[in-house]
Amino acid sequence: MAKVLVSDTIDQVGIDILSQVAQVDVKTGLPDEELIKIIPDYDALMLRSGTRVTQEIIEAGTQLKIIGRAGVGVDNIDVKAATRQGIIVVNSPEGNTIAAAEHALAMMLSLSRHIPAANESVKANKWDRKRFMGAEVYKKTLGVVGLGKIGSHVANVAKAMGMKLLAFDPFISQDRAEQLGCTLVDLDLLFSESDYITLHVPKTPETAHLINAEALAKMKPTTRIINCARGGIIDENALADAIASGQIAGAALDVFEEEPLGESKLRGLENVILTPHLGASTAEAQVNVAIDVAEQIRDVLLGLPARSAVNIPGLTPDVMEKLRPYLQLAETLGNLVGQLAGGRIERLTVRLQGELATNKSQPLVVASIKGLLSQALRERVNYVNAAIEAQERGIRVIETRDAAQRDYSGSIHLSAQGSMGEHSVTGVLLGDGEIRITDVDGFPINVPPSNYMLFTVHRDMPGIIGKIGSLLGGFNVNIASMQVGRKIVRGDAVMALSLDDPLPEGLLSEITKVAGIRDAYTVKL
Ligand SMILES: NC(=O)C1=CN([C@@H]2O[C@H](COP(=O)(O)OP(=O)(O)OC[C@H]3O[C@@H](n4cnc5c(N)ncnc54)[C@H](O)[C@@H]3O)[C@@H](O)[C@H]2O)C=CC1
Ligand SMILES: O=C(O)CCC(=O)C(=O)O
Repeated sequence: MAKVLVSDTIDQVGIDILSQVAQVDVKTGLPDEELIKIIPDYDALMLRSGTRVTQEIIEAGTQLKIIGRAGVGVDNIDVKAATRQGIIVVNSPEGNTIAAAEHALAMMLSLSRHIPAANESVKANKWDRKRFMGAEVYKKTLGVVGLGKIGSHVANVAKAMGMKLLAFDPFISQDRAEQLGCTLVDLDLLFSESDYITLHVPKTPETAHLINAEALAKMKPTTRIINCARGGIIDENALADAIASGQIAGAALDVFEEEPLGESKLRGLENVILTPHLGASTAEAQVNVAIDVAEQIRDVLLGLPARSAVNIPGLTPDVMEKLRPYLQLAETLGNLVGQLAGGRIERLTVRLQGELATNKSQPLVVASIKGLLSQALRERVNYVNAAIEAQERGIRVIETRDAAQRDYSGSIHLSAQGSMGEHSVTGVLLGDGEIRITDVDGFPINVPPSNYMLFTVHRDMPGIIGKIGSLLGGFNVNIASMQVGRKIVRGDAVMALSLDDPLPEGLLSEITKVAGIRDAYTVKL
């Protein structure tokens, strides 16, 4: 039975789903050394933001097939290391959207009305009404940085509260912004005009310290900043200085450069509200993300695709469903052309033809690479790491599309250039889903792939086929089917034989000695 390690607290509903297919061990708060020690036993790891999945942990996880992040941000997982090792990383892109947006809105209102400080004061037996004079958000300007899922919900609610909305998001269309009632502006204008600034971007090299001393200097003394996205988008020291000096009015932070928050000047400031990364901490969100991610882990352990894999772009279950038979075709052709080319491959050209000549067929390119590398890497290569493995081996992959090519409804043509020359193959699917190889090195044939195959390039002349047949018979190799393809009579021809048995040692060199045989290749599919 598969084994799943749950290393942060997740809702029981997720554990119940995983338990349908696996032994589930919940071990939270493990130090790295302990995790590294036990991870080799597990097929899957499920976590929230508490566990940092480092390269070392991933490399120790030799059985790991999937890492599931019960939340949005995967920045606590070394996705690159996981990808290299062929481990699928999944998340829950929408399960906690509302929770995080409502936390940001709660932070905005708490800042405006000094709710945390007023609460503390009453609990300390004080009744100080003057100290907590607030500000209304109605008719104030909210600057939303990042108009994705969470930013959009914040914008919607803020609009209903009568706020004027500015937004900065270089990847969002004018139409979408207008739909949300936001005016798209540049960052400088957003900084200088906003009474409230709320951050909803991922942490990337572009967003790191997006709010720094220079940005803070552009803001109004009444500006309040809310960060429920990621620590490190704000320079915390610069922020503390700007609030202490009255350059801006305050800030509410849920996320920090270092979590848990260590020594920080922010703790001593009255106009600062701090929460311990609670954006996703609602009962509803935790049920959502636990179900979403546990289902994906269960599916992957059952050999099904994951719906929100962050490191297999384009291979969603519906695409997978449509492409499934073609994925097998692409893999088989990749495997075949790799063996025909032999040696070190330098370039793989994948031409998607007919109905397959669309962007949606991109996973077929990955499947071709997977097939090409399968002889060298066996089960180590998969849809996650195929492209990286090819890149690291110096294999240049060229994709082309030819919608005009209309033999069958769709076909895949691969050509591999290697240290021993160039070879090409084309294949199609018949109506019943059967694979047919329809071309080898430009010679038309029509053979199904089989476990053991022999291909020859020879002169089209009487007697050759009989000689090969006798040689195979002499070694007790049974021929299941045989096909010859030629372009012109008595020119060159390709012979494709499906064999019931593998070719015994030494037979291939005997075959190449037959008069008229130019080349012979044995292939195992
Ligand atoms: N505090 C918490 O517990 C939670 C935090 N989060 C964090 O909230 C953030 C937003 O999450 P979602 O809205 O779900 O993500 P999303 O992917 O739907 O939206 C992110 C938006 O940021 C925009 N963006 C990317 N780079 C940008 C840049 N350089 N400048 C401006 N905009 C940029 C994107 O175009 C996108 O529209 C993420 O960092 C996520 O990890 C999410 C859930 C809970
Ligand atoms: O799991 C959590 O509580 C953190 C959620 C979060 O930050 C995210 O989903 O990006």
